[in-house]
Amino acid sequence: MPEQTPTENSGRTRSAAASRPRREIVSFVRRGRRLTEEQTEAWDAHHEQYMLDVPQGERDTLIHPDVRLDPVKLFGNDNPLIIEIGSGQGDNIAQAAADMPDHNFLAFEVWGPGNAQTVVHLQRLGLPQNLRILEFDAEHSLPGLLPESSVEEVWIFFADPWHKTKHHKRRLVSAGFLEELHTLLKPGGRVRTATDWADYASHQAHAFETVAARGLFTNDHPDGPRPTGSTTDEIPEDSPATGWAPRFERRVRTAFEGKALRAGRLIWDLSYSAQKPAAPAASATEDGSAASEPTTR
Ligand SMILES: C[S@@+](CC[C@H](N)C(=O)[O-])C[C@H]1O[C@@H](n2cnc3c(N)ncnc32)[C@H](O)[C@@H]1O
Repeated sequence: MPEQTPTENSGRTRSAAASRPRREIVSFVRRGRRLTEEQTEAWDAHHEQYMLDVPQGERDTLIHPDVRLDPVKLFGNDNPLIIEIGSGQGDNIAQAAADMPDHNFLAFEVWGPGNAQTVVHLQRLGLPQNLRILEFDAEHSLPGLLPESSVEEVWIFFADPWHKTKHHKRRLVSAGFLEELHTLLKPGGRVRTATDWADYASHQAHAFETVAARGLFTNDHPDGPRPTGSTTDEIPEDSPATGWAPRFERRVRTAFEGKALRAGRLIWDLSYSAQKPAAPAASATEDGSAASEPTTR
């Protein structure tokens, strides 16, 4: 049984979240871990500082359902917390961590070499201290992991599109997952997404509108026009004419975006804010000390 890391002010337990019916679709398995020389060197020197060592659940991509993280203990301060899901090679989150030392960052990425490349970026950026990486499936590990109303923003950029209709159920951005994120977000906290696939963009917009209709989120750019330009991608008939966000200024142009633009596809951004009554501040240690659990590895 893993040691637990309690969240002092959250009545919600991880097991409560885990007991909710949830899709048990496994959208990936761990892939091979071949690293370049540069990645190996950076990894060996710095991974213990950045990779969070938490007990695994029933699969090696899942965090054990009893684990709970207290961001205040984890980072030793109560700075706003930004989470990136599917951080890839870390271009966005490493740069943001270096540029925003008054924020904390948590990266979820199941792809080991991507995390090694993130460590390379962090090394190049002077080893910022305000970022941790979880090499786990965020969809199934994040709900209940953190205290309610403890997260400032969640970023999901260029999530795997899963083109085939029979695979759409594997898509990360769904109304159900947005509902889980709503629980974690502070009042007014944001979810930002971007994708280069018009069909997935439309799917994401409808997922957001579903949770907005339940009063959970509001669109930050209700009048925002569709991205402009000619495209090789077919825009679905149900693609909303408005509601699109301008390009998020902190979004770094990653390899995925570059490839999409070269292929003649448009980039579709969305930004929605969580609607909820103001909650008391996220948990703080009584004596202000930083906790040592979970450990980095
Ligand atoms: C298309 S890549 C985009 C990477 C990065 N956001 C970018 O813009 O360059 C999507 C990434 O999400 C990761 N991913 C997919 N589902 C995930 C999940 N449930 N939890 C954590 N990472 C996930 C994949 O391993 C992959 O690296």
